[in-house]
Amino acid sequence: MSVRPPASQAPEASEPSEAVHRSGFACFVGRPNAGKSTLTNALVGQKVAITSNRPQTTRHTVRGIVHRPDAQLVLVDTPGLHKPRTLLGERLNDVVRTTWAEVDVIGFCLPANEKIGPGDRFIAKELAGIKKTPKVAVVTKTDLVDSKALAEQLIAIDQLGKELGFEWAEIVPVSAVGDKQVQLLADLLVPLLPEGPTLYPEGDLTDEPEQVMVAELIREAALEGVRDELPHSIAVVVEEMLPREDRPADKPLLDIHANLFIERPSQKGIVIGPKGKRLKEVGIKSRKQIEALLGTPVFLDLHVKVAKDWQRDPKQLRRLGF
Ligand SMILES: Nc1nc2c(ncn2[C@@H]2O[C@H](COP(=O)(O)OP(=O)(O)OP(=O)(O)O)[C@@H](O)[C@H]2O)c(=O)[nH]1
Repeated sequence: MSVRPPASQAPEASEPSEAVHRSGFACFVGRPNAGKSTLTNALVGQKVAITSNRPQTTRHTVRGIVHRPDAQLVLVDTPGLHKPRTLLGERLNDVVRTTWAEVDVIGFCLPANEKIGPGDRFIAKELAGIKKTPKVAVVTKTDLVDSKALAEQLIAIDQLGKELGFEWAEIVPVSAVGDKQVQLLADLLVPLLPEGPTLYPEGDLTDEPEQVMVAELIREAALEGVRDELPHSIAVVVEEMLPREDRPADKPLLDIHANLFIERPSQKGIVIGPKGKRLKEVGIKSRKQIEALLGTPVFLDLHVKVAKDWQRDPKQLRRLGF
């Protein structure tokens, strides 16, 4: 994945009389559940990344774009870095490292309400190896702690940087849910971006292809239905998105055909549920979200298919978009 614009869009020298405009890329890293997706959404002001109270749901790199008069900040949301157990795990880690080396600033998210643990240290050590990119520590979920606990966390994070031999460019406490200091975080990230023109048209919130966003919404809804039974065994591929023909102009309908892949036939019953009840709920829930995202009524045709052991099979992974 390349997060750099083509050379033809490279920043030009700005006129000395003009106010400086900056543009560039930031990514949030951190343990699963650290609050990266919620923060991305809060900064962009709309649901673009997929949030969930279950770990490891952000599989695709979703970009949110923050438009400001003085800057354009493109947020790249990566999956969590973790000990790879499968081929998919290894590929995800490669995607994460490549992204880190390419962005202009990295935001390391640490929840205010959890002590710094081995998982945080693992990521921080990896960050220490990426010398050139400025690193901002973002203390998330500050609404869950009192000021004493927050102060202790700030000191611990400062210490962590020192131990690993680097200085944080900033340490910023935020609450995405409580809308506290989210704006300040944007204000602190912007000066770390290079001078440059806007990279994306005004109004674009993300350049993730619509089909990928739609697939993520379906996958998120499908995971809601099955709790802990199949956390990582679901992949969704949108096969087709086409406006229904012969509809009056004021009553459009978008036909979406999507396949929900599981790894084993035994998982089919869990996803579909008794008399198809679960799958129906997944369809209803995701359709509502897709309609909100695309701004048009949708007919969603959802099928469950078995792709045997897809996480371990390179050919299947490619087909499923990894
Ligand atoms: N109270 C509180 N909860 C938050 C805040 N930010 C995120 N959360 C919750 O923390 C959980 C995880 O948030 P996510 O944004 O999905 O975390 P993530 O780091 O993107 O997680 P992965 O996609 O698993 O890597 C969700 O239940 C959020 O609602 C916050 O500012 N305050």
